[in-house]
Amino acid sequence: MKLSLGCIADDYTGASDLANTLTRQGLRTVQTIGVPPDDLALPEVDAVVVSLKSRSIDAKVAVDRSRAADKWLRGRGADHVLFKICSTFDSTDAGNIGPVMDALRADCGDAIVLVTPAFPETGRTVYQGNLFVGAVPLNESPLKDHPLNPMHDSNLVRVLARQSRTKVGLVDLAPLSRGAAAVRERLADLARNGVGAVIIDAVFDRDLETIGSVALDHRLSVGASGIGLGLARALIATGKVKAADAGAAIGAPVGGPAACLAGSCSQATLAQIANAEKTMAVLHLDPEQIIAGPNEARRALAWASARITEGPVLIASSSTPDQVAALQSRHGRDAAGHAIEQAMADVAEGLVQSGVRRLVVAGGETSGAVVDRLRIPGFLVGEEIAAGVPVLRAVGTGNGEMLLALKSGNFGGPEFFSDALKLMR
Ligand SMILES: Nc1ncnc2c1ncn2[C@@H]1O[C@H](COP(=O)(O)OP(=O)(O)O)[C@@H](O)[C@H]1O
Ligand SMILES: O=C(O)[C@@H](O)C(=O)COP(=O)(O)O
Repeated sequence: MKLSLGCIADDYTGASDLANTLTRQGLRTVQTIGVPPDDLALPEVDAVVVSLKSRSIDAKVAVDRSRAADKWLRGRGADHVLFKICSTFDSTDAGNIGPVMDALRADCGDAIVLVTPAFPETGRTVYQGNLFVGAVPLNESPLKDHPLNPMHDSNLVRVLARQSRTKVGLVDLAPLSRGAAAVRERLADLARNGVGAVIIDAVFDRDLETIGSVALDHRLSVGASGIGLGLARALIATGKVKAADAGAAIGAPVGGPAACLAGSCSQATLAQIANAEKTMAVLHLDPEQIIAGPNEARRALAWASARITEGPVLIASSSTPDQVAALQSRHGRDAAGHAIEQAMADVAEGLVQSGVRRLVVAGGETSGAVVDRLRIPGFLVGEEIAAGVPVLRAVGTGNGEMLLALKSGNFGGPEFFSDALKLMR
């Protein structure tokens, strides 16, 4: 297998979002959890998305894991590697976007790296280096209240400069609107002036197509699903990849009991949980009790086992920003987040042991904890439930067929949970 594109995603929902985009564009793609072991049977593919849980960990560990993934991908022939970050640039001044980018750039020897989290299909656009979420700048969006990576600055040149050792520049819409040659000229100027990374504006998919074709001149790019779309279209346009059928089947229905878990506290997820109350049994966990010990997860499993044969259930730890802030002030941000993620993983493990084979998880870190606990080594990408969220079929589990959906907190329409279960048959 010679890969046309290698991808390293900093969380699991982000990885399935990117795998979904590449698949829809016609690249045969698999998502692996971590660097795959040599004995994992992978189908013939154009792209592999290696999922890491490296967004909110110590920067040095994130760098080491990303470099290992990069080495594996390049060892399978990938000339270009995309480091997939969140479309809302989730990070802190300590990283991890800048440190990982710096390390991967040093390893591949690129003079300059293109960086853009733009993903217009989900309302993420970048103008003059400022990231917009829908109609508002990042720092006014619900991301200002994210439990782990609150985003308070929408100017990404500044945000990246605080995390990176290299000089960060901007390629704005003006050269982009003149086409690939103008972007190349601007990049060459900036590189001559010692700039090692640029935030590049993008408002429409056509901007991402230009970016994708320029990015293929380089060995590394950094961004969200939008740049994935640009790279995929450029690979097909240049004939490096022959477009595959985006709707290829991923296997027979699995049936059986279905459950949803929500650890995301995003505004979108909170609204989706409220809507789910109309169509399924919903249990709201008490976060304080979760931190106190294992009884809350046990309570959830007992509650679910009494209902699961009658229809899908939803178990949520999610709270409003005020409640999240209060809990964090009592227990610390990382300790609270970690305890809740592990409790969700306990619940997922118990549900699967009791026969659940269709599982929807809301939240990137939450999905990471759940998928790790279930020891799933990889996924095939199926139908799209909502922009950025596909149905996934677990591969290499050895304990039966299973379908999952890993939803980024901010993605999906108001009826996301029932929309997902309709497609997860
Ligand atoms: N009630 C709560 N209070 C505080 N933190 C919470 C609560 N519920 C979940 N969390 C934590 O918030 C974080 C949510 O992050 P994540 O799962 O990535 O969601 P998103 O996709 O919205 O970013 C996780 O670490 C999770 O454990
Ligand atoms: O790019 C995106 O917005 C998503 O793919 C993503 O990374 C989401 O992260 P979470 O919100 O933590 O799920």
